Amino acid sequence: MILAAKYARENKVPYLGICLGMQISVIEFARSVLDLERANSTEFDAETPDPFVIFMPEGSKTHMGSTMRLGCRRTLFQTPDCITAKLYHNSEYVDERHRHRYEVNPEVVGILEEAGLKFVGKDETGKRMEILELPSHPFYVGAQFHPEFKSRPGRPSALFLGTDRSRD
Ligand SMILES: NC(=O)CC[C@H](N)C(=O)O
Repeated sequence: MILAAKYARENKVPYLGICLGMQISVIEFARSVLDLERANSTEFDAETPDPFVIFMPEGSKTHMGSTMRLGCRRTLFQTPDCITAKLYHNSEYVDERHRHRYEVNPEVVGILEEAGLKFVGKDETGKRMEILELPSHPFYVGAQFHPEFKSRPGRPSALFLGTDRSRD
């Protein structure tokens, strides 16, 4: 997955990373662009010196079932000037469903953004990263939520339509 994200990023191939796919794109960016070889998620390396993806602080490792962040949550677009806000009909927010325990470490958002990876969607607290984009790339998008949960055959998610159309 890391190599796929790297290939897509470097070769300007459309990329839509969902949930773990978004987390992977953050790890890949940290390793390749920030040169932090051991950057990782604590899900995969509890000892990583550079934890770019971490267990959500309010979660409990001993009660897995009830600690997952599940269901519909609001994502607020941080700017109207991004691919995903436009795909979601220039809305100021989008409500999508979630299913995860790990998240982008809020403490590393600053260095990622300085290096060009932008978090264009956040939750209502501003601490949880929901959507990322790479403005220097024609279509490189990560979503912490699962657009497939509300997507239907006759009414596909804006993110799937956008990924498809980005190849034209
Ligand atoms: N649904 C997923 O892709 C889960 C990703 C990751 N394992 C998490 O819990 O955050």
